[in-house]
Order: sequence, then structure tokens, then C-alpha cells
Amino acid sequence: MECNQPKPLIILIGPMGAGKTTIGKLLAQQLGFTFYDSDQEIERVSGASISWIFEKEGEVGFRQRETRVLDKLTQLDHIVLATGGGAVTIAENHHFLKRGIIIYLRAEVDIQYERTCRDRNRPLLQIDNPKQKLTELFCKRDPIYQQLANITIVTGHSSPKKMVHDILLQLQDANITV
Ligand SMILES: Nc1ncnc2c1ncn2[C@@H]1O[C@H](COP(=O)(O)OP(=O)(O)O)[C@@H](O)[C@H]1O
Ligand SMILES: O=C(O)C1=C[C@@H](OP(=O)(O)O)[C@@H](O)[C@H](O)C1
Ligand SMILES: [Mg+2]
Repeated sequence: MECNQPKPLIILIGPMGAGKTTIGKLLAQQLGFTFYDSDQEIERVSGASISWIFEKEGEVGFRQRETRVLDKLTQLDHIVLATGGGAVTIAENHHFLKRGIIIYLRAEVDIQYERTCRDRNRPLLQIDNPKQKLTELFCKRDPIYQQLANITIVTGHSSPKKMVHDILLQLQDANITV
């Protein structure tokens, strides 16, 4: 028997503020899947906040924890997994992410900034010029997001509900059944 269907595991990638956590939750509800967020899972298993981990272990320590969590969560199915914006920067993670259907939520830097500037929980942005940092990260990471994605959804100012609708339509158009 031929089996071309990917396993029902949806993975959201994209920059900080693209809406991965917000849209992931809604999409999971809509599909009747369980929602996971890799940052929330890191906090749960380590019993520490993302900020604390960055402070004590640096970004390197955080990335090691993130890789372990991504390997574990991508072995599940019938889940929607929202990743952190930097998950794609570690080559080893690509193998784990490719276990699922990868959806890139693409957002312009201005939108990323609007949605993250009041939040203190993103250590990489607690600096004098977070917008410049978002720009630098986007330049480096956008090609990687694009290369990994099965589907790209441009967020613009669409509501989360509309984003979920667009994702489901694009999955249908690409003949991907989940
Ligand atoms: N499509 C959207 N429209 C308006 N606000 C949004 C949208 N998506 C996310 N947000 C808001 O932007 C902020 C960051 O969203 P979040 O889901 O945490 O992004 P990410 O996980 O990609 O970093 C949150 O306050 C969220 O409510
Ligand atoms: O882009 C990044 O490197 C990061 C993004 C964050 O997740 P969100 O993309 O959900 O904000 C979180 O994993 C951490 O602060 C690092
Ligand atoms: Mg998030």
C-alpha cells in the first residue's frame, strides 16, 4: 500500500511576533489537535522561565534545551507545535522539524516590532534597538524559514481567525490532508 500522506503534525515557524503561539492554539482547536509551544514546554520541563535560562545559561544553553524539546515533541502526532523564532538556526533541528508539515508565518519587521515591543519575555529584544535586532534576525533567518517551509502564510494585519482560515485553505490547495 502506498502512503504519501504526511503524519498529522503541524509545525509553525517564523520570527518573533509572527503569531506562532497565538495562531497555533487556534489552529489546534479548529483541527481537534493538541497544542504545544516549544518555549512553554522548555519552561515546563526546566521549571524556569525563558529569561532565566538565557540569563544563566546564555543562548547556547537555551538552544540545547530547545533541541531536546523539539526532538521529543516532533515524535508526537495530531498536534500543532509552535516553535520559537530561532529554532531553525540549529541545523540538527531541521531533521526534527521535517517530521511534520512546516508552515512559515511570515511577518514584516514593523509588525514583528509592534507585537513584541511591550513584552519583556523575549531576552534577545531587551536591548536599546530591538527593531534593528529584529531586522538583522529576519535577514539571516528568512531564507532558512523559506527553505524549510511546505507552506508560507503572510500575516499582514490579518486577524488570527483569518490566518487560521488561510492556513486551512492553503493546506487544501496543496493537497495536504491532516
Ligand atoms: N494576527 C494577529 N493579529 C493581531 N495580533 C496578533 C496576531 N498574531 C499575534 N498577535 C499578538 O502579537 C503578540 C505576539 O504573538 P505570539 O503569538 O506570541 O507570536 P510568536 O509566538 O510568533 O512570537 C501577542 O500579543 C499576540 O496576541
Ligand atoms: O527568535 C528567537 O531566537 C526566540 C524566539 C522566542 O520565541 P517566539 O518566536 O515565540 O517569540 C523564544 O524562543 C526565545 O526568546 C528566542
Ligand atoms: Mg511564541
